[in-house]
Formats: sequence, C-alpha cells, structure tokens
Amino acid sequence: MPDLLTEAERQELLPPLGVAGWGADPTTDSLRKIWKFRSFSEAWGFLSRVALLAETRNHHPDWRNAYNVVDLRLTTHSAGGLTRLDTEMAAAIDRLAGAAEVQRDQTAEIRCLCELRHGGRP
Ligand SMILES: C[C@H](O)[C@H](O)[C@H]1CNC2=NC(N)=NC(=O)C2=N1
Repeated sequence: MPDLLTEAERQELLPPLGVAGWGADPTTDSLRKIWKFRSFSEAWGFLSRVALLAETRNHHPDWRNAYNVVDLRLTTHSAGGLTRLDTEMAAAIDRLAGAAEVQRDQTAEIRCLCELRHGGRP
C-alpha cells in the first residue's frame, strides 16, 4: 500500500500543483481540479483518456461531468489520503487536458454551457 505523503513531501509536491490549478479539498484530503471544455465532446475525450490512464495505473479518480465541465478529485482510498500516486497522476492528467479553461475558484458555483439555454452567462 502506498504511504501517505509526509508533511515535507506535501510542502515540496503540492505548491506546483496549486500553480497548475489543483486545489486541496481539506474535508477528504484530496486534490481537486475543475476544467471547462468547449463542448461535451471535448470533455468526453478527456474523460476517456483519463480513464485509460487510470486503468494502466490501477489508480482511479472520483469525478463528476456536467456537459462541458469535468470536476475531478484524486485521493488514495486504501491509504485514506494523499500519496505520490495522486500527485503523479495529477501531473499526468494535466498533460491530457488540452485546451480547457480551469476554474480556479472552487468555491464558486460550477457553470456549464447548458445554462445558456436558461439565459445564464457562463
Ligand atoms: C484492488 C485495487 O488495487 C484497488 O481497489 C485500487 C483501485 N483503484 C484505486 N484508486 C484510488 N484512487 N484509490 C485506491 O485505493 C484504489 N485502489
């Protein structure tokens, strides 16, 4: 089983991920990132690539997809928190996202293209 990150490892590994738009979800000790793609098709392409990566690494994200938005969390369930599997997977996922807008404020409501139908401004 992978070891939980030590405090020193967190201080080394997490800040660069923060710069890349990953947030720390304190309640579940996980990394979270939210992408907004130009279409559902692009979001689904990304999900497919991440799914294949997850299978090859046997390490799986917890995620939600609403139309063009992907909201993804990484944690190591068996260890009960963050391990190197998560930080390494976060970096690998970043290489798969392509052209997508990152929603950095994770406290803001998630707005997807579907709201256009209701007169919203995504
Ligand atoms: C049996 C199998 O190795 C485990 O269930 C794996 C699969 N994928 C996993 N993914 C994640 N994120 N955490 C785990 O603990 C985990 N465990």
